Amino acid sequence: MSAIKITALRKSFNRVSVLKDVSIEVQKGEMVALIGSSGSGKSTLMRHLSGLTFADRSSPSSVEVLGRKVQKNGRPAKQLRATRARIGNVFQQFNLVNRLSVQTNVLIGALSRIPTYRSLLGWFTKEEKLKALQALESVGLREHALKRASYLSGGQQQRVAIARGLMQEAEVILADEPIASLDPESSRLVMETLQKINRELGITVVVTLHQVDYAQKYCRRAIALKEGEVYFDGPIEDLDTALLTDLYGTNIPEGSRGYQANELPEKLSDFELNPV
Ligand SMILES: Nc1ncnc2c1ncn2[C@@H]1O[C@H](COP(=O)(O)OP(=O)(O)OP(=O)(O)O)[C@@H](O)[C@H]1O
Repeated sequence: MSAIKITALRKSFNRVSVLKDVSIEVQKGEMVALIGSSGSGKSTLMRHLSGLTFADRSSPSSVEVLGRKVQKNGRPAKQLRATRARIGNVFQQFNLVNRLSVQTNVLIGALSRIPTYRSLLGWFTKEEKLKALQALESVGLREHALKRASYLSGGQQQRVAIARGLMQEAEVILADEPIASLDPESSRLVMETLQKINRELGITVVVTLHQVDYAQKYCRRAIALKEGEVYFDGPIEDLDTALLTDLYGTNIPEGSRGYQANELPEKLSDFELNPV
C-alpha cells in the first residue's frame, strides 16, 4: 500500500504558481529525501500532506496518506483529523513547548487518542508515561525526561519531536528541514534517529533537506523539486553531478557528492563509508 499519494497538485500564492502539477507516490516503509533549492516548493508540499495547506480549487487534485484522503480538489477531507493523528511532524523550529518537561512534550503525542477531559487536565496514565519514556529511550534521551524542553540542545529537541511521533504511533513522519540549523554532529544524530525508526519500526519518513550529502548518506530515494515541478525522482545514486548542477545551478550545497556515471556506488554502504 502506498503511504503517500499525491496527484496533480497545484498551488499558487497570490497568483504565483508554487507547485505545478506535482504527482508523487511513496510506498510504506520508504525513507525519501525531498530536495531542491530554496523556494522550490518543498515545505509547501509537506504542508499539503499534513493538511495545513490546501491546493488550488481550480483544478482537480488529490492528496492521500495511508490510503486516506487528506484533501481532494483543494478541500479538506472529512476524516482529516483522524488521518493527521497518524502523521508525525518534525519542523525546523518551534517543535516543543519550551516550559514543559521533555516527557510531557512526548506525551503530547498521545493527545489525539485520549479523552478530551484528560487532555484538558493534563492527566496521563502510568502506561502512557511509561510509553513516553520508552519513546525517549528509542531516541537516546531517556535520562533527559524530566528536564525542561528548553534546556536541551537543538538536535536533542528534534529527537524529542521524533519521540513524540512515536508516542503518537505515527505511521508516517514528515520532517521539514530537521537539521537546517544544527551542527554536523547533531545533524548526524537526528538523521540516524530518523533512519532507525524507519528501519526498525517501518515508519515511512519523508525528510526535506538542504544538504544533499545527508540525503545521499541516509536516504535511498530522492525527489527533487525545481520551480515547483518534480525534476528528479529515483534512486539516490542516480543524482549525478550534471543533475545536481542543473538543480542547484553552480551553488551545489557544500559536501554533496554528484556521482559520475562511471563511479556509481554499488550499494548503500558506499555512502556509509563516506562520513558526512
Ligand atoms: N503562505 C505563503 N504565502 C505566500 N507565498 C508563500 C507562502 N508559503 C510559501 N510561499 C512561497 O512559495 C514558494 C515556495 O516556498 P517553500 O517554502 O515551499 O519553498 P522551499 O523549497 O521549502 O524553500 P526553503 O528551502 O527555502 O525552505 C516561495 O516562493 C515562497 O515565498
